[in-house]
Amino acid sequence: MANNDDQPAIIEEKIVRVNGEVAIRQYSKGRFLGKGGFARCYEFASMETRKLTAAKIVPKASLTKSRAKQKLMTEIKIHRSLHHPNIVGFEHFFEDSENVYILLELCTNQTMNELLRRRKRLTELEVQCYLSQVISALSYLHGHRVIHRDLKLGNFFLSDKMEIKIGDFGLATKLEFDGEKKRTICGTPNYIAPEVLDGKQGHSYEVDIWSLGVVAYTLLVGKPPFETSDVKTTYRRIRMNAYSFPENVPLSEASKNLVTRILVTDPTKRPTLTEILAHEFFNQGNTIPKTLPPSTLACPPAASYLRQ
Ligand SMILES: CC[C@@H]1C(=O)N(C)c2cncnc2N1C1CCCC1
Repeated sequence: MANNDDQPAIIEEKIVRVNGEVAIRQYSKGRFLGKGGFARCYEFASMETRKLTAAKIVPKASLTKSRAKQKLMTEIKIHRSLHHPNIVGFEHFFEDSENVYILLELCTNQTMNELLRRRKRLTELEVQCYLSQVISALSYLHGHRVIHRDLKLGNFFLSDKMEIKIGDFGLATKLEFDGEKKRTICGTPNYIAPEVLDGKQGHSYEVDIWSLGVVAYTLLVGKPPFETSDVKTTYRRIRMNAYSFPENVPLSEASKNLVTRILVTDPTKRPTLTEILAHEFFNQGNTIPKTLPPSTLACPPAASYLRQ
């Protein structure tokens, strides 16, 4: 249902020019895309440019506590500063009396969550291809002192060309100086690193490397390494580093070795992104031509996935 709530189908943005002139920019609200936190998300079309975006509509009523407002402003400040082919494009944001509107790059093939649900698990060549796009985006983020802190399949959006676009910077943080350690993390990140759970020595970029290891395991095996039916048990398994590769899944030694090298409790012992890309897993037999940057390569379409 395109418009299943009481909001109008045309959204107006009031623009006050520097010379005091008032202009109105109109958007037509289309297909309901789903809920994301407090936001209801819709496909938007600019009436002026016809450009399609994915709009996060955040009711101001949900921002009464200053923390929620501050978190949203931080998310916008960080996301709008980022420009990379494997990071969701930040188009525009504005507010009216009721809501804050965040217009983002539309990704018509949902997220890696849905893809994995259909496929059960991916081939090692696909994992190489998708992971190299994530690593390309991560090295851009870390190069700009941004830690995402909530990397998970549900935040890996897929464009119409099946390129990965990392989204949802709701838990991201920007370090002000090299060596800075972050202490608190709010929200419920899915693939939380042990040092965040432990909370003693603070955390940094290595938490994203840990999540990358969890993502790699999940794509190769079909389910997350520490998943249990109860959060407390999952957290205990993370702290104990208690995971294994199921016998019934045929995995190359290289892929198991890569995951094992990344999922280490001590953050200082985890490989850097450069070391990960140099790992045998990315350079074994059926390799993607090194000449092309990963982001220009759409991953080999898996016939079964394309068969809806
Ligand atoms: C707009 C929110 C979110 C998103 O961040 N992007 C980039 C996105 C881009 N394209 C489609 N959907 C997107 N979503 C979905 C909407 C419902 C839950 C997550």
